[in-house]
Amino acid sequence: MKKSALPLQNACGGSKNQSLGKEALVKLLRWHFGHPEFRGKQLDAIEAVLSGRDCFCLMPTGGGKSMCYQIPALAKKTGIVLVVCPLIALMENQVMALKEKGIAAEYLSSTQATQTKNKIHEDLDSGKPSLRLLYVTPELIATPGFMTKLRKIHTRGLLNLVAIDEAHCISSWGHDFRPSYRKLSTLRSHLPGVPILALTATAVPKVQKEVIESLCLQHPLILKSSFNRPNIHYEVRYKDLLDDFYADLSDVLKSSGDVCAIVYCLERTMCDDLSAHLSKNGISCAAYHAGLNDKLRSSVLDNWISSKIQVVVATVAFGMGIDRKDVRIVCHFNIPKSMEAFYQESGRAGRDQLLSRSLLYYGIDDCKRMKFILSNADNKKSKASNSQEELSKKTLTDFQQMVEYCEGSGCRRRKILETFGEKVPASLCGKTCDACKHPNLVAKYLEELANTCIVRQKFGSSRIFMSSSSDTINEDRTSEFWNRDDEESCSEDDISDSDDGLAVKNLARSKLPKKLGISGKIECLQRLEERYYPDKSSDKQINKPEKNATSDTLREASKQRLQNALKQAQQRLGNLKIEVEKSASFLENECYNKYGKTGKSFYYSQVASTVRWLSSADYTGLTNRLGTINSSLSDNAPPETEPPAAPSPLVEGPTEITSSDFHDSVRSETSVAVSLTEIASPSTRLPPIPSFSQFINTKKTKDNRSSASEKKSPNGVQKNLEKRMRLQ
Ligand SMILES: Nc1ncnc2c1ncn2[C@@H]1O[C@H](COP(=O)(O)OP(=O)(O)OP(=O)(O)O)[C@@H](O)[C@H]1O
Ligand SMILES: [Mg+2]
Repeated sequence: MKKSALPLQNACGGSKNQSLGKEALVKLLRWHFGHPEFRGKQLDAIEAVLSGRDCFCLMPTGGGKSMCYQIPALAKKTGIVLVVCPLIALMENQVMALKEKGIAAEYLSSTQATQTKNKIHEDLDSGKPSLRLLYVTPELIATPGFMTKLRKIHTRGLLNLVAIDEAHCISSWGHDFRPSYRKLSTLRSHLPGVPILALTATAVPKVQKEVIESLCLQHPLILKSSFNRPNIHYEVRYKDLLDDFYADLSDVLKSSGDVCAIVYCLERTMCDDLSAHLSKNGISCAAYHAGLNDKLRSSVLDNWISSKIQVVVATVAFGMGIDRKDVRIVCHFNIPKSMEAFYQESGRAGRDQLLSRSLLYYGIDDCKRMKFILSNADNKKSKASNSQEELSKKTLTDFQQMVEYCEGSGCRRRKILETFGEKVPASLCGKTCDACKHPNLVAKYLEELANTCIVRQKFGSSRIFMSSSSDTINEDRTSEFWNRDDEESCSEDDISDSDDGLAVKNLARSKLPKKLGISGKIECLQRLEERYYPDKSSDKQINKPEKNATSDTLREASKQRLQNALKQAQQRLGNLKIEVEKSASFLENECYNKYGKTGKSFYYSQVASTVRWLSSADYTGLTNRLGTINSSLSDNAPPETEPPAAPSPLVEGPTEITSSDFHDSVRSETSVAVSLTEIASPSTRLPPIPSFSQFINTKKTKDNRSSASEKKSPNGVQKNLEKRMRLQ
């Protein structure tokens, strides 16, 4: 039901507009919007602009920035508030919501019927507009005709405020630069004396400065709220460690109930594919991207807003300004390009302040792909920009922050806030991110991921397109997604996505080598241990294609690596007499005999474990293992002190690694052996590695204990234990 406007004399006892005090403003808020009180710094912003002062307002996503210009529009008896918005969808939504509340609001855009536009212009020209709020695009402001109209309105004293929503779009340092926003810098000189309110959720200090300078704000009141979104729980999952990340997401959504969610993907085809997969699994969802026609897009949006569908699988253009309050999960199925973009997108969760979730699926391939796209985008930008080097550096630094968010073992919330220059105590998170809640588990995943990286980097087993990227990627097609500065060629909708053709191939490729999870690896290795492997046609791992075979070159490299580790062990144990070459061959053979035929990954892991063992093995351990081929070993005197035992990384979880360790190791081209030993802290002393059978038997005993209570199959238990921990 429509509600009439609250007569101002009721709100302020009939006094003049200027004297509207807090009480009157609260009355307006309650009457029109039904909110009991102002939130955060809303009132400060409102009071500032009503007194004629410029204001820069930095509030978190969903903080209620719109209210900072909507209430002033209602607090003046006459005149309008002009609101500049980057998206038509955003204007449409806000205007619709305001009209439903009985507030006279309109927007002007090329998508509107001429008749509607004429009516708005008539009202503006009337000298006594009935409109309270007029939403426009920055492009319209830049047209001489419209500016003349605005000046006329201003001369009549009817322009009360200019509000610039999503003001970070003005800055080329921001994550969402819109060149048309630059044109807003003339507003101050054309409309002197009209207060300007700049609003944003994501401006880092450099962007804040640029916004204030570009808009020529004069002694603005600068309001900054914390970026913290305490109701959002942050989590990262590692695609490379999951059996099937499609199924994983499906499980997450199903186990969360019929909740409202947004899943962000890099490409349109990925949206279609994932949406089809989720639908097949009984999840109510639809894809949304620029490849769909207008009708389909708006029907998806309507269905989602009205809860007919629960999940939208979309490209990043979806959501800016879409105010569905009860989004419980925002999932990034591919890594975003920057922390600012991530903050803005994940911030669409929990606008009702209730508990919500941000879940990011991080994959090494996605990461490389994104780096490629960003570099590619920068190349294009360089054609128009003088400071290409600076910009490229910035883009990649921004992206690196995002990578560190995923690859670091520290608090995720803290990382987000630090990106925006906020220093926060460690206690702030209160275990509302996975890294704080399950630090050991996260550290374990990171170590597994580091190992995967090293193996893939060394042996080029990456699934991504990098090797063929240069001939497949089309610069124009990728840049559409990453840069909104191609506005001349874009529709005003500004719905933009990345390339599709490539994505199809990429997606297909990404699904090919289905990874084994822990239980899968255990099963496979067990079979090997029992010498089942030669002819098992049912074993997926055994039937891996030749490309995964352990080559002679790899074996040679491993031997070399083991030799190095043996030499170090020799030195550590007081120049122990040992036949290094022979011992290295022996150990390498052991690894090969056990795991060589399963493929290089398992073989390589075994070599890595052996190297780790050598880095801490004591005299007795070495004698036991290498005594048969080193008769000289028994002649050596044992060391006086034995290194203390440390928990087995395999069973208890790994040594925590820092993100810089991780990057160094991934970057290192020279020696994987060195990288791996560096990753495990040199001061960490590890016990002898159990044989695989010993490990399996320990694990089986544990699992049997659990299965007695869970009444599930051993494999199910192993898998569920992992999954359950992640879902907590
Ligand atoms: N004082 C208030 N009390 C309660 N709810 C409020 C208040 N002010 C705004 N809201 C609600 O908060 C939600 C978010 O508001 P709004 O869209 O203005 O946020 P925003 O800061 O512009 O977010 P974004 O950065 O995502 O655009 C809306 O549903 C709005 O009705
Ligand atoms: Mg907003």
